[in-house]
Amino acid sequence: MRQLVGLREVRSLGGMRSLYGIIHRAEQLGRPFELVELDGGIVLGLGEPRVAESGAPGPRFHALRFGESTLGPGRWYPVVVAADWSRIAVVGYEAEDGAFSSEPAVWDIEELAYDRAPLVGALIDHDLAGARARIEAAIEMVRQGALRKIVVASWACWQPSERFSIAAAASRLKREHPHAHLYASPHWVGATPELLAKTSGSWARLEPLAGTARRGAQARLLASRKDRLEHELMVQQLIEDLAQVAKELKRPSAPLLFDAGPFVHLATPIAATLLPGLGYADLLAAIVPTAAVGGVPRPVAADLLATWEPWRGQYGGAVGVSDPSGDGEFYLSIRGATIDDGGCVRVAAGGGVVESSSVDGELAETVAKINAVAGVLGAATLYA
Ligand SMILES: C=C(O[C@@H]1C=C(C(=O)O)C=C[C@H]1O)C(=O)O
Repeated sequence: MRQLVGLREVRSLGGMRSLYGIIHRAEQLGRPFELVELDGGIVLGLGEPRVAESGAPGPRFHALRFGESTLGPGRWYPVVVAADWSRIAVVGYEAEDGAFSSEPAVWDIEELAYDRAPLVGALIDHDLAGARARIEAAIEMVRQGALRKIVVASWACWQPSERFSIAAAASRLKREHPHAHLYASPHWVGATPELLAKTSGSWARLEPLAGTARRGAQARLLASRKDRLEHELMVQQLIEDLAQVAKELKRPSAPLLFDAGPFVHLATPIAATLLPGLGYADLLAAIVPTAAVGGVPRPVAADLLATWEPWRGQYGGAVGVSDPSGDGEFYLSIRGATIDDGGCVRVAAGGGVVESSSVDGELAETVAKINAVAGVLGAATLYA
């Protein structure tokens, strides 16, 4: 996918260009845009989504909401940008009159990256009492055997400050969480650590995460029975799902530690070979929602979450890109913020509840994850 525009072409445009400038310019023009970072490179689409025309070149950007497991008809963007984080080039874009231009275009508004004024102000509302009640109910249900794991989530929302823009939020999230995968749309921005699924021909890779500790507590995480259990339940579910669409599964026998900025997670990378004729869409349909954001058994958890947390929307869904050759790369849309119609900047996060969970521990994990995003935007620390 990165070969869409090779670094050679990017270099040939010369000069250091600002990604933030390009996003900012898109915002000034009032143009919708979507941005997905792939493997350290960036592919950015500008302009109105278009329904695919046969043979139309370019990547296809997708965003699935929580609970959606199949890709829609797909949306095509006439504009492609490719870059690494220090270099960026627009190789084609939709001009203001709607015409498509293949002239390179660049905008350079560096200050967005350095401005540290808070992007959000007062806390408007939060759902921590609701989350506490749901975690209590979830623990009880798990203990009674109704389900084995469920990821209970919560949210808090802040007033945007005058400085707030998706571009500014994206630039700060990227700076504070440099190894995460950045995604953005006009109402949604985040930096996720989690690769959901990536395919290249019949080759597939998943990097599921479950089990969380603060940075520095690696040894405690590896030794935590609760985290090991919630991780293993997720992996087992994935292995069952993958049996429908893939073969030759390879995975480490024990979870690895995954550095996710302020957190460390347990990770089990899985490689597999897709069954003949299947692609990323079949893979996604088989695994979504994973038990990183859903639960085990999936249908029981999904039904509960649809009732308990109807607000999830983009949180816990997927974001990614497919290319014309049929390969796809999708990330779990967590560690982000959505902007409500009312203007509130909402940050959601969750954690896996299993039999040995404690209410305080789960709530603290959720609040720490919310703070990790909201803090980057300049919010005061939220307490569980
Ligand atoms: C659900 C979230 O994160 C997921 C849940 C984790 C857990 O329960 O330990 C860890 C990583 C993510 O897969 C979130 O960040 O909101």
